[in-house]
Amino acid sequence: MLNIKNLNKSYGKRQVLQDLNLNVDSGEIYGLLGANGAGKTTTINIICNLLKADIGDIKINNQLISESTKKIIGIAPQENILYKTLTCEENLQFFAEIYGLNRATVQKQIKEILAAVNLLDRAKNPVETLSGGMQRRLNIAVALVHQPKLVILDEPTTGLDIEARYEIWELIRQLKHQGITVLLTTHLLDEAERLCQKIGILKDGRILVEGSLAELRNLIPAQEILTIKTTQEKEAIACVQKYGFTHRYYDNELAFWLPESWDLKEIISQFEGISIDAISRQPVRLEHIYLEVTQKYSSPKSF
Ligand SMILES: Nc1ncnc2c1ncn2[C@@H]1O[C@H](COP(=O)(O)OP(=O)(O)OP(=O)(O)O)[C@@H](O)[C@H]1O
Repeated sequence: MLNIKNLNKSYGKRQVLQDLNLNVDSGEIYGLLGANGAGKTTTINIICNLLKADIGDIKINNQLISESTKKIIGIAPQENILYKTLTCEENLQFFAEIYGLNRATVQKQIKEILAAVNLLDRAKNPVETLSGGMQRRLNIAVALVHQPKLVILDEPTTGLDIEARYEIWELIRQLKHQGITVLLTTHLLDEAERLCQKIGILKDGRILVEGSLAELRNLIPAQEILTIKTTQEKEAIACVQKYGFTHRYYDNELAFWLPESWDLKEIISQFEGISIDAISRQPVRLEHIYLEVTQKYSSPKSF
């Protein structure tokens, strides 16, 4: 559906995209992850033909991007693009007209879109009277008004509470259900984990890895992550050295990659003589993969 090849972009002397390759298949939700300044918005602006790349090819449905591919794409930018004094319905009418859609014919469609984003009962309310979560949903509705095949959502849930986030996640799942392809940028790793069939991790303008969650999990050869709290970290590391467990610090806590599922008793027995305050195990999460790929985990301490 969307194929990006060797995309390069500089602002003056600063190169912000470097040979970026990215492939989104039709009907999937693709999560583009990256820290602030990684190049997500720049990539989106180039896909939407709002910004020119220096080098590189972008194809949507095998068509090079141009003014005409804009019709296939709907974008919900990071900052809401809504007119606060206009009602929900008026906002959608306004954007429909920008896309050259006829006001009379679009009326029924606007109702359907408002129903899809759960704002039908707010159709006549000015945007300024809606909650932050409702405004975000309307911002997504704007992206849907011309019935695009690819919807780009730039950090759709940033700053929202968990309930508002759940509503947007459900809406994104509905889009997929309708056969719409979604490209989503997010800082929230659990959001990507829950929603996305494919994930690309962007750092300094390059895609470091791309694949399904299962494929990315293979990057960490562990069944589980074992976290322990102890004042005897050095000794704890030495205890399991014979098994070759890799150790890491996640959020300042000592953790080990367990290559296979171990019985808890068996694990505890390995740390005999060590005073352990707490021990927990969890599956390998996107968080661990992200930190590994971007090399952002705290370095193993040297004692
Ligand atoms: N118009 C511009 N002129 C100069 N530099 C820019 C411009 N727009 C973006 N940049 C720089 O390009 C880099 C990538 O920015 P971009 O906004 O694409 O990142 P991002 O991944 O979307 O970040 P965020 O998550 O903070 O939105 C940053 O270093 C940014 O400062």
